[in-house]
Amino acid sequence: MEPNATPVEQPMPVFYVGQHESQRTVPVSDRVLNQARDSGYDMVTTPVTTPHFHSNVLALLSNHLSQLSEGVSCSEDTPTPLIPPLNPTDTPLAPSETISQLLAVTSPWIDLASPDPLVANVSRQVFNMEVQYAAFCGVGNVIVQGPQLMHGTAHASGLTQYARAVLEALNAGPYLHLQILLPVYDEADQDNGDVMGSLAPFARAQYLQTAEPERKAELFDTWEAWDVIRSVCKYNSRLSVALTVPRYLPTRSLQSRWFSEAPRLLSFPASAFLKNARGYPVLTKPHQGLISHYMRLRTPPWLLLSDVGPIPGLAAPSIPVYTAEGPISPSASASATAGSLPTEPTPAEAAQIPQSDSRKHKDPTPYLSYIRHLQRNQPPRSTIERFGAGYQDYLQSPLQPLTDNLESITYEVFEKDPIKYDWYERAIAAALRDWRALDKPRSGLEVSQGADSDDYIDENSDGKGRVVIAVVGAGRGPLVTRALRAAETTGVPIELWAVEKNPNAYVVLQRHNEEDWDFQVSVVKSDMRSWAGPTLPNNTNGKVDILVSELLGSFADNELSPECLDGVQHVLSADAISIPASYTAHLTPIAAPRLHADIRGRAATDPLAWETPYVVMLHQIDYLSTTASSSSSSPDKDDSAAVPDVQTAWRFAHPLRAPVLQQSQTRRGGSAAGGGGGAVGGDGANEHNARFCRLRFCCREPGVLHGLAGYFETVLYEGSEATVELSTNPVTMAAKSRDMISWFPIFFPLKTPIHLPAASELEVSMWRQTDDRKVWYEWMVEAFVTIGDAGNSNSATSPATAQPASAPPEKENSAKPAKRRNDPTDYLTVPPTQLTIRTFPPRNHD
Ligand SMILES: C[S@@+](CC[C@H](N)C(=O)[O-])C[C@H]1O[C@@H](n2cnc3c(N)ncnc32)[C@H](O)[C@@H]1O
Repeated sequence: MEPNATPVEQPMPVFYVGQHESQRTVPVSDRVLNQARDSGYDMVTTPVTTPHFHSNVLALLSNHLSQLSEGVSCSEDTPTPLIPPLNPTDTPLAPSETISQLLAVTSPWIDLASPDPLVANVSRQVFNMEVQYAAFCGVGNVIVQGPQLMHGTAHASGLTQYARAVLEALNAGPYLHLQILLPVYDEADQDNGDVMGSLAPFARAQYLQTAEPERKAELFDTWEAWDVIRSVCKYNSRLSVALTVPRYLPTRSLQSRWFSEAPRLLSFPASAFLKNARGYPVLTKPHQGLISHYMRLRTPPWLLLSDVGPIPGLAAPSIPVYTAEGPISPSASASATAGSLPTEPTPAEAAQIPQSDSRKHKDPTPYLSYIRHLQRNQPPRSTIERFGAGYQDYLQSPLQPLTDNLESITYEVFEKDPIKYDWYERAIAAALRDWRALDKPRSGLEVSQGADSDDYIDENSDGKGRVVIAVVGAGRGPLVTRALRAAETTGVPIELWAVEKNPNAYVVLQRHNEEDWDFQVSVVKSDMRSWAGPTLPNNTNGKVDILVSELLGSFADNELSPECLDGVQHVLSADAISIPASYTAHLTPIAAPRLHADIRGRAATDPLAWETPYVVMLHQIDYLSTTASSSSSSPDKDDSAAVPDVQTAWRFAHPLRAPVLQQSQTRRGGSAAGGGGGAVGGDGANEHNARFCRLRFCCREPGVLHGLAGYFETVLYEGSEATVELSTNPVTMAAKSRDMISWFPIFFPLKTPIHLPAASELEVSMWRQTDDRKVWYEWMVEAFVTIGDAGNSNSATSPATAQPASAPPEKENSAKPAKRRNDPTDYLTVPPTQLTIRTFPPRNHD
């Protein structure tokens, strides 16, 4: 049962909107910054260097090249030209108090990935100078133009060079955050070579010829480039991606991949907007959905309006800036930012303004007005979003309620669940009705047979005795209340026991019994495994007919429900049932770069960081194996949301069958009759609770695997009326227990991410191991690619590039596509002892 902290109510999202001009003509002084703020922007970009500097670099490079081509010198003898240090005419930046509010932009005209070493070298000098100077001035965020992926017809071979340069740039300052600006997908017309004065076209023919062979651009190319960059930079927390949003959004699969990468900034160029009937810029519905999706994040990205017009009022500063509401004052713009007061007119609002006024007070920032309009009209948050807002991608250690005694606040969080307790009540009521309908024997005495004369008089008594219900692990008693309510609504007489080992919760249970339950409940302080069963008037022990428990963790059995319920099974009557009747654990492979980076950080001080499963509200993740069609070569095709392939790992059912329990008892103590002991230690008494699964997943798109997401489903009760189930499995949750908030998923991390080419296969092995005193999980993932064309259309996805360089040649046209383990260095065997839970602490003999 998770989570273990109180959620925080989140206000409506705040949009931080910046203004960017790729050809900014006015240096961003304090006055410009204030003017931008008055217009409603929160931040402004500034180039690090001036056009003057750009011209000098171009002159330097072309002089050098013409010397080489004229044979004045040969390239071996001539050292690479050195760019002189920056002087005041080279940069508009200077240290100031407001500089931290600027986003510095490095020169987009350099080409760090150029196949020509000269161009790459000059670019690198420029880049280093710019980043270092920006860091010196106190800039916190630097936007870096992403690598140019196509050089003519050749795909970038200099990507690793680019990544290396970024890695070094991160050392320029300890607080410097670099944002790599990339298009969502590579559009032909986004070639960086088109940037005015780009260094890319200076690359000499001989280097272009030796570049990699021509290949078709793929939809995931820019994402793959980002993956290389951040991998080379070791998932540095000061490096993030900034995305340029195109006019046509790509497939959902690519959108969801980028979402998982936690972009720090979304840039909207004017070309991403459409014009509405009145000529105002607007975004399409899918774009609006994308913004809403991002803006619900715990840390939403900044929005950058790029080349949508200058900052109003700069040309003639004495002229006030007018909106529909009148001149903008600093205070008005501040409240616009907070989203609390009306700001510039929306297109709809503008339509209300009389024509003459509208002409007189023309909106100077229509793109910004539109974004603020979206901000004011964000859809309300759902139940789960409201509850989970503070928890998104926040790693927690799983609870261990058997070993630890939970705090009251933890129970309080559980009890806020709007679904779980209702479903338990439905399950108990259905079980009671069936019990009566089937006329099953009842283990409880009639009330009149009770020991005390002031016993509670059961109005429902039908002379057949009472059905005995025990809530084991009762906590503060919410399931006890629900059992009483189920008895009342069904009219089936019950005898109710509440068993809890937490001495503090025991106090609360007793108080409830006095104040709320009218002493109808027998409260017992005991470990359920040591409880002898209901006490009869003659001081012997009776039996339980319906055992109610909620001992489930995010991966079903990880809070040791199987071990606890086996241990209390001796109190059950012959016809007894357990609620839950069964539970299953489920897995799916995911890309989770944020979580991976977080665990990397923890691993610096915690050697077990990679061997711990984490409870986490998975949010910025991407499902790597999906069952619905999510692949499309057409970037603008709006395909349906992909359904993750979530597979069942294993199942537990209760009560345990008698022969299994008997064998377990025979093994306990290590007698000869009990065999040779447990496979991984101990006598083997708990070995029936060990499990293993091997699951196969197909991954259509290229990706990187960071770990496994784990979920559970449980059948609380399956009877004549209906089956009552709970689920955290994203595929079935909506149908089985929509809006349930008690459990977050579990995440099993991989220390080394596994790179997956398109059309890869993953084989996941997972064990639940036990040595009678502990339970732990072990997991291992193998990745394969299919090679050769055996009529499988998927295998047509660049099989050649999918091969590790060292792979031996495969026989042609084998009848069955051959599978080969992906890059052997990616093959990961996680050592055992992933999760250690003290399974059998000394029993409580109270
Ligand atoms: C997840 S909480 C559920 C509490 C409550 N039933 C609810 O649904 O809100 C599990 C409870 O079981 C108790 N528990 C765990 N193992 C137990 C054991 N072996 N014997 C008795 N109580 C146990 C814990 O102390 C905790 O109160």
